[in-house]
Amino acid sequence: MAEDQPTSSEAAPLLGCIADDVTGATDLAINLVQGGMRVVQVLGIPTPTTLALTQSADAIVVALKTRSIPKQDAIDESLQSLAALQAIGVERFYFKYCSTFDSTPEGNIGPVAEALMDTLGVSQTVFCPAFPRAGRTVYRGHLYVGDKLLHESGMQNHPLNPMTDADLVRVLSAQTSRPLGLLGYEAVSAGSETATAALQTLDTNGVAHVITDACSDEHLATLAGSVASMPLVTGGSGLARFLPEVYRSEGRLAATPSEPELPNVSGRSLVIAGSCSTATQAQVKRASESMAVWSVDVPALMADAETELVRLLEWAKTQPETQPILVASTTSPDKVSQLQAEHGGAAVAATIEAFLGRAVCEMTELLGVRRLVVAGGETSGAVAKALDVKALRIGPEICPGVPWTLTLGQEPAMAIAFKSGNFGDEHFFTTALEMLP
Ligand SMILES: Nc1ncnc2c1ncn2[C@@H]1O[C@H](COP(=O)(O)OP(=O)(O)O)[C@@H](O)[C@H]1O
Ligand SMILES: O=C(O)[C@@H](O)C(=O)COP(=O)(O)O
Repeated sequence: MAEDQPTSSEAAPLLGCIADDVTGATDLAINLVQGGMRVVQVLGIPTPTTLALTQSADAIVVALKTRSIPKQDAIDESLQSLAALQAIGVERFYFKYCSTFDSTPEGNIGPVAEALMDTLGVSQTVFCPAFPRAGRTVYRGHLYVGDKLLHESGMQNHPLNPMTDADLVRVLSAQTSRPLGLLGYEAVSAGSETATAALQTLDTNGVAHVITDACSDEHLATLAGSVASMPLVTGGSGLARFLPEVYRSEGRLAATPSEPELPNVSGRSLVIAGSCSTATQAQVKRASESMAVWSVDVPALMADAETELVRLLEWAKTQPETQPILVASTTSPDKVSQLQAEHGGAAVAATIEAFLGRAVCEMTELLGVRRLVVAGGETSGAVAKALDVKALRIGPEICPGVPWTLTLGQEPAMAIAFKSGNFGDEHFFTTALEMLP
């Protein structure tokens, strides 16, 4: 056994989670922490080195970057993560995707869920993206963001996975091969016993994939009671908030641990925004009033990334040490469309992600950046990879679904807030930085 491998005398974590992006993983992790679990997030397919950082955790959250990659790669990475978690004795699993069901007709939500089901030998799982605290609700199988249906919420303009249909039964049907059904509002409102019976009837009728209505935390608590014993649950982070309570009532989870601590690190503050989502656009605009801002010139970057990096670093060196720096590629949907038409969507995304990842590494070295906020899921994945982040301890929540975290297993440690593009109010960046001691 490798020296840093967990010892077999430790109890296996109760829950193993596989998240399709980094911000989704931290969102899931903070919800489990709020439910009363000890949680460690690991970045990438678990290895003996990263698993060694998860000792005493009740839940391990694996952050992948599989949301927008080819379907087979997403399946392979998810199955490898599942195998690594099974190898340390985990028996219950949670597949986390976006509360706005970010996917395309090819996947990757449906295909990954089916592959996990096959490996675990389960006939049925639920799909529950609802996260009412962040405004995501599901009614009669239709996903709402606040008062808007998904396809009118701004998500129809997403650079990588535009969501143009709010009917989740239709969206998931296109991605899956097995019978699909809905656990409707009436059954969920009636309580766990009725919801459990309805799931059993659907299972008897051969329904493998069940979209669940949920409009409130009360509905999620009901659902948690019905699905906690399933070997595989899939969803956003909202449902996960209520699983620990069920585990506790089953006697599987000990008393609530102490409150999560804020990371205490000193150094420069940097905000990276690679999301073009509605919330991030407002946050960048607002932060421009109090931060030193570098707007990435994407056409110039596409032509010559090296020169743009040098220009950025030269500028950054001249900024006052006390002021946070904001580097943003955030732009409007029409500009995104123009750039994508000229260069291709994948090439633009890859170039910007690589640039922002390198920029963070260089600025960490050059300026001593130790406090970092990153807006955007794919962007966070790129930045985490560039910084070689291995694992994160979860700190307190900044806004629903976004905690401060502290890097584990690397020196110097960094405080990082990985923020979903669409989460947080317009003051998010300053609120986050002002929370730190
Ligand atoms: N100006 C831009 N033009 C085109 N694509 C962009 C621009 N800025 C960022 N992107 C790309 O858009 C994607 C945004 O995705 P992501 O970071 O996951 O944000 P979100 O959390 O809003 O989904 C990334 O791949 C990013 O590189
Ligand atoms: O469930 C959610 O909305 C988030 O946890 C999430 O997945 C974030 O994805 P991005 O919007 O791509 O950051």
